[in-house]
Amino acid sequence: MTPDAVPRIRLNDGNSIPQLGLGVYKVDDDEAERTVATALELGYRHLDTAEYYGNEAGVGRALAASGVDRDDVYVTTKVWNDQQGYDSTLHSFDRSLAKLGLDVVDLYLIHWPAPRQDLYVETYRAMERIRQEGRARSIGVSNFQTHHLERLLGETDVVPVINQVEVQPWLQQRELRAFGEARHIVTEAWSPLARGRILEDPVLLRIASAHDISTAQVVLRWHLQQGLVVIPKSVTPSRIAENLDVFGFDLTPDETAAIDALDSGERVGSHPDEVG
Ligand SMILES: NC(=O)C1=CN([C@@H]2O[C@H](COP(=O)(O)OP(=O)(O)OC[C@H]3O[C@@H](n4cnc5c(N)ncnc54)[C@H](OP(=O)(O)O)[C@@H]3O)[C@@H](O)[C@H]2O)C=CC1
Ligand SMILES: O=C(O)C(=O)[C@@H](O)[C@H](O)C(=O)CO
Repeated sequence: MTPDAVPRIRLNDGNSIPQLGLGVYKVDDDEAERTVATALELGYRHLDTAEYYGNEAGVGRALAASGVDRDDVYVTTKVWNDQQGYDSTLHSFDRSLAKLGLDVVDLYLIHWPAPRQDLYVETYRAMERIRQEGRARSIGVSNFQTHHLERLLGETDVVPVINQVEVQPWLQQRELRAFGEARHIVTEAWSPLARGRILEDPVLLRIASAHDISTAQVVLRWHLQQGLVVIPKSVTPSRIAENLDVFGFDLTPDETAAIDALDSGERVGSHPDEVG
């Protein structure tokens, strides 16, 4: 798969993001180094990490050793909940850059709104400064619900480019996605494969069989056809390859409708009101 097979999605600040990337949550530093090396070799050009994942150094080492031009790889990291606040976000960002071995990240996100701390507005103010300084090309948020976004938009200057939230066929987040779309905020789907738990679903098995592909590929194609950005995680080389090989077929309208009908509201991750 050549890297240019992955479409880029235009962001509200004029930058763009490859629509599919590699997630590395729950991957330790050394395994992240091996996994990212494999992914870059296979043609991935978008990596999603976070200070919380404890693997920014491994991601950075793989990137540096890959021979791929830094500017050809889209790198996202995130500020963790216990680092929210203006000054601590600036320090946390410095640490992330140092661990990644980079001068600039493509996207810096608030990991969770952590509403009980009530610090996400000042955290975002620090991120506006980081962007102004040219050390993050774009800034955005993760796990924000509409009321968090409304407050942020009312009290800060830079519209987030992305809201990275759980989206998978059981939790389709239609209202939140429409809210973002109306404000030019792209939705990025975390746990797009529902952490692997959805892959034996009979509807997906039937569609996979019709196309002679895997259920993971069906689910990823479903995300992509709706304009979502996706960051599936795998440490298994054959799956890393398979997850990228989702640009040579289309789901039919009936197949898409059958997956749309799986929306039950069931989360595989935490609810934003309960974290932080
Ligand atoms: N902002 C946030 O709060 C959050 C962000 N994220 C981001 O989203 C990324 C993806 O989400 P994540 O929770 O990791 O879950 P995913 O939905 O990406 O699922 C990952 C699981 O699916 C398995 N898997 C991957 N590909 C295949 C395949 N082709 N066939 C069968 N099984 C497969 C993996 O196994 P194996 O690795 O063993 O191959 C792993 O167990 C994270 O890694 C992280 O970067 C995730 C959660 C929260
Ligand atoms: O969703 C959960 O319950 C998790 O453990 C993860 O989402 C984790 O908190 C995280 O933020 C990973 O990015």
